[in-house]
Amino acid sequence: MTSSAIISHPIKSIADLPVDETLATALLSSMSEYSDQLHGRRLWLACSGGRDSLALAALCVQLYQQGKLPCLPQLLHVDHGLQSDSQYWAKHVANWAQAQQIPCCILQAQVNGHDEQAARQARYNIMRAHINQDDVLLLAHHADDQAETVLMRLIQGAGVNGLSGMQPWRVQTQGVQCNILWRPWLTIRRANISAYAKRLELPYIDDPTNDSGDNVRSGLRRDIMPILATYNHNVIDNIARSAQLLSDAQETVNAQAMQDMQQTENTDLQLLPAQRVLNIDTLQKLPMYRQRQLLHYWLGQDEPLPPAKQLVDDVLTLSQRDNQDHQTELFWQGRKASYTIRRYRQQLYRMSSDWLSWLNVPLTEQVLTLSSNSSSHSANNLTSFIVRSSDSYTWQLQVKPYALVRLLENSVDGVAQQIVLKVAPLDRKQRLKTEMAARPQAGKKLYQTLGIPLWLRESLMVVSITLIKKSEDGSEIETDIPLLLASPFESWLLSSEQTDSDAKSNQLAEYIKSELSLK
Ligand SMILES: Nc1ncnc2c1ncn2[C@@H]1O[C@H](COP(=O)(O)OP(=O)(O)OP(=O)(O)O)[C@@H](O)[C@H]1O
Repeated sequence: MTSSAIISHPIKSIADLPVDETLATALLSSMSEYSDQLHGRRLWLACSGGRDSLALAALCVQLYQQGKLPCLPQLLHVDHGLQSDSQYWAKHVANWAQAQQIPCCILQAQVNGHDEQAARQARYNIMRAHINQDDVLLLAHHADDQAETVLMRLIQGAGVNGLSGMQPWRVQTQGVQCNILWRPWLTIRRANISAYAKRLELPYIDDPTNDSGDNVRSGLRRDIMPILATYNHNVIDNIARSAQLLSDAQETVNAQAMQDMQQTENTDLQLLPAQRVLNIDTLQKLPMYRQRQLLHYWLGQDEPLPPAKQLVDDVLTLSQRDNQDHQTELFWQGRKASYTIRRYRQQLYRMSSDWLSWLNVPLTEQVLTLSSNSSSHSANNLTSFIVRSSDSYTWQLQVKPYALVRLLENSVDGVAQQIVLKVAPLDRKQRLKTEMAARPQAGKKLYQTLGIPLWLRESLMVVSITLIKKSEDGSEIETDIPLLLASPFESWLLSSEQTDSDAKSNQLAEYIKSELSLK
C-alpha cells in the first residue's frame, strides 16, 4: 500500500447483521475439509485492514458469535513501515479488533527494498517468526487473486505447478519450523466480498496501488481482465477452476516423479541435502517426458522454488552425453543454497556449495602407537579418528586397533617391538592393491578402477598398520600392511600378503568403519 484512504466510519458492531451465506459456506466447508488437520491447532488471521482480510475477520466474528466457529482466530497485522501513515493503519486495525472483541497483534516488519515482493517476504517472515510451530495462518486470497496469479505465471512461462496457483491448504516448512497457510476463499469472487463489506459498512483501508496498473498484477486486473471478460464473462471463475484442475494434475505428476526417483536415486552415495545422486542408466529407461519431470523434481528437492526449465534441459543434455567429459559443471543458485551439478560416469551429482567447500578441507593424518602386548587390551576397544570436520559435516574412521593387531600378529614372523596404526591421506604415488585389480595401482589408474569422481580424489584415506621388528643383526625391519582405503561414501579392502584370505578380509571390514555425518 502506498497511500491510505481510511474510510472514517464510526466502528459499528457487526453482531446482529446478517451473515453472507456464500462466504460463510466457503469458509465452513473448507473448515470441514481440513477439520482433521485443524484439530488442536492455533488459528491466526493475516489482516492488512484491506477489504478482503477485514471481511474475513468480520465473518469469523459473526460465525463465532453464532456458535458456528469453535474459536476466534487472532488477527495479525504487519506494519511494513514503508509509508508515513502505516502506523495509523495499524492503529485502525487494532481499534476495529478491539470494538469487535477479536484479539489482535501488530507486528513491525523490516523490509529490505521497496518492491511488493520484498514487503511480502518481510511480512511472511515476521508472521512466521511470531506464530508457533504447526499454527495455521488464515489468508483472505480469493478467486480474482487466484486468476491474476495464474495469468501472471502464465506470461512468465510457468509449468503445471506454477499454473496450479495458490493452494487452499499449504504446509510451509523452513528448516525445522513448519506452519500452514489456509485460504478458504479461493473460489469466492471479489465482488461478493465487496458486497458483504459494504453491507456491514466495514471500515476497511482502500489501497490505491491495487488498481493503479503500475505493477504486473494490478495491470492485469485493471487492463487485461476486463478485456478477457468480454470474451467470456466467467473468466475469473474459469481460470480459478483451471488452477484447481492443474493442482490435481500436479499431484499426479508429483506421485509419478517420486516413484521414478525412488528407483533412480543412488542412496549409497547420498548425504542429504549436501549430495544427491541419480543413476543415469535407470533414468534413461524412462520415456523422455518422465526424465524431464524427474530431473525437475530431483533438482528442486530441499528448495522452495523449482529450477528453471533451461537448467533441467542442460542437465538432461549432460545425462545424454556419451563422451568421457567429466569436467562440465552446471550451476544453480537456489533460494536456500547454491548447487553444482556434475556427472561422473553413469551418475549425476547435485552438490551444495558448502559440501564442495568441505571437500576442499585438508585431511588430517593420525598415528597411534600401540602396545606390543596386545593381549592386555580388549579387542573391542574402539578408537575414533576424525579425519575431516566442519560446522556442517564430520567424517570419521572408527577402528578397533587391538582386534587388528591380533588378526595380523601371526602373519609376521617373530614378535613386533612396535606397532603403529596410521590413518593418512592417500598419496597420489602410493600403490595399493584392491580386490578390483590384479596388481597394485596408484594415481589416476587407481581412481579409475575404483570409479572415484574428480572432486573426491583429495578425500581418500588409507588405514594401515606398521609392525617394527628387530632383525638378528639388530637393524629394524618395518612391515607396512595397508588395510583399507576409504572415501566419505565407500571403502575398499586392500590386499597384502598378510591380509589375503577371505576370513581376514571379512574381519578387517568389521574392525574398520568409515562414517560420514551431518552435524
Ligand atoms: N500488512 C498486512 N498484515 C497482515 N496481513 C496482510 C498484510 N497485507 C496482506 N496481508 C494478507 O495477505 C493477503 C493477500 O495480500 P494482498 O496484498 O493481496 O492483500 P491486500 O490487498 O493488501 O488486502 P486485502 O486482501 O485484505 O484486501 C491478505 O488477504 C491478507 O490476508
